[in-house]
Amino acid sequence: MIEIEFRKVGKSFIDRQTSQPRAAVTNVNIAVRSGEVVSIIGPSGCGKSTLLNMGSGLYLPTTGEVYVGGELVTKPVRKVAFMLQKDLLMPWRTIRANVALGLEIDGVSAAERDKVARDLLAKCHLKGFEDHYPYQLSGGMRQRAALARTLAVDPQVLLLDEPFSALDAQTKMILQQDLAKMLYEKKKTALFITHDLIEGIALSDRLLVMSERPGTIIEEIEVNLPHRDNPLERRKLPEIGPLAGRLMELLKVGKDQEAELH
Ligand SMILES: Nc1ncnc2c1ncn2[C@@H]1O[C@H](COP(=O)(O)OP(=O)(O)OP(=O)(O)O)[C@@H](O)[C@H]1O
Repeated sequence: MIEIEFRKVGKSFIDRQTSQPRAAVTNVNIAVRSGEVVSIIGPSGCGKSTLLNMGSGLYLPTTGEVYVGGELVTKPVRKVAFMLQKDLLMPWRTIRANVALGLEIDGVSAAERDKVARDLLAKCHLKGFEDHYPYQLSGGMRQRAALARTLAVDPQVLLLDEPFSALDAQTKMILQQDLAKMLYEKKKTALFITHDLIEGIALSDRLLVMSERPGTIIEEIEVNLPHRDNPLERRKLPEIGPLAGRLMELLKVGKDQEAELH
């Protein structure tokens, strides 16, 4: 089953300088199967976040349609959860209360949401920190708590907008491992934005490469490697190098700098 679908999607915003509509993305076609993890990679400003915002129903397309779970998206979608680079934890709540927030809004009983929050925090390696406040945790621990909060409402679809980009390299690899395991075990569908080519390859079934603004998908690459549930192992495979090379070519990494040097 197709869980997330973009059909000929375009989105324009009013340009501040000209006061005219200007396309951010154009003619985007994406189909993500249930349980699949797909990464979107593209130059800065090509419209990656705009696509996720349309996937969640926060923005509506200017042209084309977006479907989640087979239903046309016309307003914010409940079965979708977002995770961003900023953890957006509420500083006045303990991390247990932060993780339980979505369930509280859904009217789940205090005992049940406490159980879910504690279980998820344990899975995210935060056992013993349940009653700490966000300011008492490191950046990596706060992102773990944000991951637990994202999973607490048991969304079918996760939209992940560079969730680990502010973390140091080693913390990032450990969080990628936790995320990959949970996505795989719970058969979640995810659309993941990253600037980190190896992260995209390590976590995904498929990669979508975008052009510069107005962004459109210029290439689709099946990763076709083992260990989607174990990115630490996948990172060691020899096939990673050529795949990263192909992405660098598509993104013209190094080309501008070369031109500047000559
Ligand atoms: N609400 C908005 N109003 C006006 N312009 C917007 C709005 N949201 C995004 N844009 C513009 O649309 C373009 C695409 O933005 P978007 O944030 O989706 O790109 P991105 O690929 O996620 O960028 P980055 O990789 O730098 O995070 C940018 O030029 C941005 O300025």
